[in-house]
Amino acid sequence: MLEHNYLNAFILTCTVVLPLIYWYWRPRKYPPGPRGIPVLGMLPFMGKYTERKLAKWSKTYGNVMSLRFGRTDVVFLNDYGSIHEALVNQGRKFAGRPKYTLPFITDLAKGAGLADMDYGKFFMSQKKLGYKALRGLGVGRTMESRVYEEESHLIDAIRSMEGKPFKISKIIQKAISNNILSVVFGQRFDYDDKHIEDIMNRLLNMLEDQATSLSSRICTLAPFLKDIPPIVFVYSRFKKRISVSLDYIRKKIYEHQETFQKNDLRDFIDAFLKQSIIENNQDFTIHQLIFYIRGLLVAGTETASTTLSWALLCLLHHPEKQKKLREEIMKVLCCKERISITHKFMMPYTNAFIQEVMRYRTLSPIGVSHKTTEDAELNGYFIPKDTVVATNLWAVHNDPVYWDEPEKFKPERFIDDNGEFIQSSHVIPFSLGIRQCLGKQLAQMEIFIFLVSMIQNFEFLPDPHDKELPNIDEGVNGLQFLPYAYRVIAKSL
Ligand code: HEM
Repeated sequence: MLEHNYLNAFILTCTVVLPLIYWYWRPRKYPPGPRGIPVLGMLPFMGKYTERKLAKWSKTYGNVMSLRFGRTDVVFLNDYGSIHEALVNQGRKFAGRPKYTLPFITDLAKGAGLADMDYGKFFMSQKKLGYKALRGLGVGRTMESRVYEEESHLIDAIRSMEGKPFKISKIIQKAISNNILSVVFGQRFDYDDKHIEDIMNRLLNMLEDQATSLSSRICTLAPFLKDIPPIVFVYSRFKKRISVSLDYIRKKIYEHQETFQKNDLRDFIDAFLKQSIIENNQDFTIHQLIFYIRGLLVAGTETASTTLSWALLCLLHHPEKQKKLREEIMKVLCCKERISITHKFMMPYTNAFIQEVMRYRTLSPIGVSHKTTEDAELNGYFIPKDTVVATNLWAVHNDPVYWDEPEKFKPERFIDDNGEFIQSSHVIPFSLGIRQCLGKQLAQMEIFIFLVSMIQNFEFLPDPHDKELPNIDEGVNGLQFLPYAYRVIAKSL
């Protein structure tokens, strides 16, 4: 009888007590947080707007908190202070990338590319290469010249729609993608080129298709779900779609190899090929180049074009701000002068408007996950090596400590008493530190040039056939926060 009791106690300990201890155990001084339910952890409780839930929970657990998903603990940073301390002051310790940053892509890329690559010497040299190519250093043309050329095509395409309601986000997307296509392949494409449209759609599908985007986001937190229905079906559909685009990139690389001249670099591909000769490093593979390009095309297209779509939706919701923006632009450009980046310093309201759009509609609400490269201490908590760390950029942009009525769209908050623009260090849509956005300068330039030129040339009105504008507080929230589709009428000025 006694033996029987011991056996029962042993079985109970093995099947219930030990798993529960394992489930609830954390290292000493580990950031606090709710544990959720066994196996899934907090996954079922995240909701559509994860960032808003996190900001709410941080009031109970603190700005540095942890949540468990499956077998993975994720540390979330929910305020500017902790994000700055981690990504800037202790930059190297927080500069890693977890294996499953964007799980569907990670499986195919196997650590290649840039955004997915873990921190190290090769990552640093690849990022430097990207910065140089984007600035136009040694690759034929400067970035500015490519953006100016595209601006006139964008205006012509919008003018051709005159009078008819249309989805402006599609045209903006083509203009923005041409900037990065031009850097990478050395050429722009006509807006009605169906082949490149298909190639880009297949790449962007991950962000735009709600099922793919949501499934991938879930797998970032719980990678094991990738092999389980229904996510496994979404994943195989994704793989099929993207392979066509990856083959196209491969073909472009082969064409470049055939015509490559090391003293006449035309674009990013040439810059990569030359660097591979200089460094003579076996990490410079075609596979690395394909996934680097894939990342540039995706990150370089959807981000800036979505920001411009939010900007126009804000203007439709606030016609008085559209008027004010145009008044400033017309004053500086005297109606006919062509916009250039040097005008930026003469347009305080335009700068304030753009900064407020980026704060108000945070494009990447919980950023891209990082990983600690060694044991770290943050705000008195211990964070072991290889911990996944996510930054709640939305919480920074909505923190009442910095913002009066953060839920309201008020560009005026960035204008001082002398009418000058206030550049805020607390608006951080591009993140901070070693892993901050590679395309920050390019994005800021194209958003400024395209927005000013559109407002100079057109008055934007809502489509009169639509009952109402999409609710600006809501949107598609996956890997990025996108506005719901809307149409405009562009009246030539
Ligand atoms: C409004 C426009 C944009 C926003 C808000 C934005 C935002 C971000 C954010 C939040 C990250 C993650 C940073 C981190 O890990 O902490 C990132 C990374 C990155 N972005 Fe952007 N981005 C924009 C435009 C662009 C453009 C135009 C490019 C094209 C070149 C680009 C290329 C990249 C790349 C390659 C990375 C990975 C950097 C790394 O892992 O070190 N982005 N971006």
